[in-house]
Amino acid sequence: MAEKQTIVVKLGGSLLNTLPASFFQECASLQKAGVHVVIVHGGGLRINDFAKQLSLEAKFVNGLRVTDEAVLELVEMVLGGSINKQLVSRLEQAGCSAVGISGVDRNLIRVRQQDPRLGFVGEVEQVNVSVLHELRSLGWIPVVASLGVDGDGQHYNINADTAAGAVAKALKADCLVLATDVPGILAGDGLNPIDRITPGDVARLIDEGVIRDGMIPKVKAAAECVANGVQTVCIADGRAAGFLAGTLSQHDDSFPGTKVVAEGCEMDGLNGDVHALAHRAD
Ligand SMILES: Nc1ncnc2c1ncn2[C@@H]1O[C@H](COP(=O)(O)OP(=O)(O)O)[C@@H](O)[C@H]1O
Ligand SMILES: CC(=O)N[C@@H](CCC(=O)OP(=O)(O)O)C(=O)O
Repeated sequence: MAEKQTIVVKLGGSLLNTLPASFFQECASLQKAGVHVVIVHGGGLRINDFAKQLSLEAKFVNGLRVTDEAVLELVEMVLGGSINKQLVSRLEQAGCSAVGISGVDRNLIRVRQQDPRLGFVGEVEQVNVSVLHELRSLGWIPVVASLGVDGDGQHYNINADTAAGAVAKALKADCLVLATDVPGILAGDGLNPIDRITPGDVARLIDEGVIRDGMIPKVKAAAECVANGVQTVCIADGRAAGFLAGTLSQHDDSFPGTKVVAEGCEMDGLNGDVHALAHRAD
């Protein structure tokens, strides 16, 4: 059963300097256990840093970067370049076979323009999962930069949470982990992480202004995946040592973050297959 299991892990740009070495070792253990591991990454903070140096404006609408031609070139350089290759190197050092690609490579992520006012921001139309299956058959973990391409070969910037959600949904993944720099979705007090949340709660918390900014694309991707058969979706504290095993564990108290579950599952135990997956990774 574990051979068929699939986990998609999204790494936020907020984490790139703080990801613990244990994360890469956990990926190696999962890969060794026959789990299909796919990594999707962002890099918003680093794009902002370079934009500042180049005097390019960093402008966002509803959390999405307004992306003109110059900004797109920068986004492609940063996401597809140094960030992607650093992650590949760290995985290789931990004993994984990893290959860095972007959603442009082999037309992995086909998009259309989301809204002309946002410029080159892509809305995902299709994920070519055969590319990911081929890489898996070679024993390689794909590390995917959140870019996409349309039918005319035009490249687009995609929010990395949205890209990861689309990949998880298309792969019918068992688990999507959105790793970031906070201990999950924080309640109204801004201090305490919520253990479990349903898509209905998500809509309410966005309306109430509790979930804001970069957390919005995460919870939207999470809700979309939960509604489309991804069994476990977690917003996890990627700074915590061993967070991946904690995410996969059946015991909520060992998990640093928030699990997004279908309506009516707020109190249920976690899915047994996911527990088995965690067990195989030990
Ligand atoms: N309710 C909330 N709980 C936790 N974080 C939130 C919440 N609302 C907004 N945020 C913000 O979302 C950020 C995570 O999104 P983002 O900065 O895009 O991270 P990443 O680079 O990991 O994708 C947090 O650092 C926090 O500032
Ligand atoms: C369209 C859009 O906003 N794209 C994002 C892509 C990177 C990203 O999402 O990075 P994080 O995961 O670190 O937030 C951007 O340009 O910042």
